[in-house]
Amino acid sequence: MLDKFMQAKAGELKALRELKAGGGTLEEYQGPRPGFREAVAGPGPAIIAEYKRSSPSRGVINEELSPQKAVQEFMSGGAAAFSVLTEEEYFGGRIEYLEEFAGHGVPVLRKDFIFDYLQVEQTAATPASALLLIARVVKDLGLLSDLIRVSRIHNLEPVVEIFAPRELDMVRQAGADIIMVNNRDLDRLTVDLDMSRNLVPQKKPQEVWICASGIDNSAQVDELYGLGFDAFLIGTSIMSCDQPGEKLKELFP
Ligand SMILES: O=P(O)(O)OC[C@@H](O)[C@@H](O)c1c[nH]c2ccccc12
Repeated sequence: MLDKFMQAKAGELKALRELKAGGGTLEEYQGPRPGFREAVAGPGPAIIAEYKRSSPSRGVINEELSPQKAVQEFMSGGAAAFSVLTEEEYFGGRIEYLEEFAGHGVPVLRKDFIFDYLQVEQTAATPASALLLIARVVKDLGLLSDLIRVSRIHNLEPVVEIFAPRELDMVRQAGADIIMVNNRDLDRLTVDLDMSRNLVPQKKPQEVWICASGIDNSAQVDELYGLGFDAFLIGTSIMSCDQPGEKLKELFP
């Protein structure tokens, strides 16, 4: 599955390269980017509410909920940050959604498959505060370090996703300080919260850790917050119900 996700970015990357080669530029967004790390670092468990219209494991989740309505719902549910899927083919996302979620004083994380500097520049042209880098996608330590550095130069906070214990060392060496543990195997799409349970004892005090995928009840949040996670990223369980705000209140009473 991972290869397919990366292949799906080929067209967009080609267009970005052509734009650059033709002397075109990506104008950097100059407006405010509310701090992502600051918003999710606590106190208390922070909610990162995700706008995900479809997914490869579920197919269409919700195409009725508009970005505007989602903003209202997520804010009423107490979201500290928004995560917005911009990947088009498998997740029904659009890069334009970032603009719709920005401007509410809540930081926005761009969720996509990013492995090239041009995609970082492309993100810098949007009002996103943060962008996702996935260890399994970037793989190379040198490249990951550079993408982290370039993101910061553009005032974007890199959130680095890990899925296996051995990836933790690599992302730390690359300079990551916001670490997301994905409970979903991006290749097979199976979810196992043990991934989070097993990794979190290694968290260092200066790091912010986010637990992502498969969270749909408050007992899970309680347990994993107790184990040390700072924030929880919730997508499917809020997107698949009529009132995401109410669902968030249930998850974070
Ligand atoms: O819908 P869930 O089970 O709440 O999971 C959300 C989130 O973890 C998931 O969307 C995600 C985590 N990492 C990613 C990387 C790419 C695409 C999507 C993701």
